[in-house]
Amino acid sequence: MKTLAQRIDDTLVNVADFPKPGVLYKDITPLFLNPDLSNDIIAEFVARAKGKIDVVCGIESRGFLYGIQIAHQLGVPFVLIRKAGKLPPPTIAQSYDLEYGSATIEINSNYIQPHDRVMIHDDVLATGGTAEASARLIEQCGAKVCQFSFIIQLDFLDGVSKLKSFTDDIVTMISY
Ligand SMILES: Nc1ncnc2c1ncn2[C@@H]1O[C@H](COP(=O)(O)O)[C@@H](O)[C@H]1O
Ligand SMILES: O=P(O)(O)OP(=O)(O)O
Repeated sequence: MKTLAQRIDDTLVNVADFPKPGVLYKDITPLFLNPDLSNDIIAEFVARAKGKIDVVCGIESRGFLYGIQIAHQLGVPFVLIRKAGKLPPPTIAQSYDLEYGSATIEINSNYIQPHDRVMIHDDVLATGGTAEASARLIEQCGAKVCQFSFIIQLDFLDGVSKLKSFTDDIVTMISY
């Protein structure tokens, strides 16, 4: 019987040179064509988070897809982290560097309470810049990041090194 990681690897699609030359894009959308696999992935995330998390924050947009299901199966709220200008006020913002230029993400500051134990969820951990900026947003709210969760981790980009100061609890379904 195949492991969950093997089933994910068999299902996702690698797209060379997308969205720009040199990037091997991990297209996770085929996972959503398979309800049994998706349910097993969500169940694994839920099992790894049970009892540890008060709020799940999903990063736009692919972090929303399993993120909201993980949150609601845990019985906790789901909060959106979005690119700048998409959320109505009150918001707080955090900017971070990209390979070329910078980006800003935002969260509704009313939806995270001080001392909440927060999971940050996204589809792919690459350089870690997006997840790190998300964690800084949570800290601005006075809450604590207790777990990061990703479907895929790209080991060669060492995103984990940017996240370890927040928590050692970094859950990934498959690493490359
Ligand atoms: N290789 C990739 N395939 C799909 N999506 C990717 C890939 N690399 C990055 N992403 C997206 O970008 C952010 C994470 O990037 P960081 O460098 O870790 O900030 C994540 O939301 C992915 O959807
Ligand atoms: O494709 P998305 O919206 O998941 O975001 P990103 O720009 O991080 O790939």
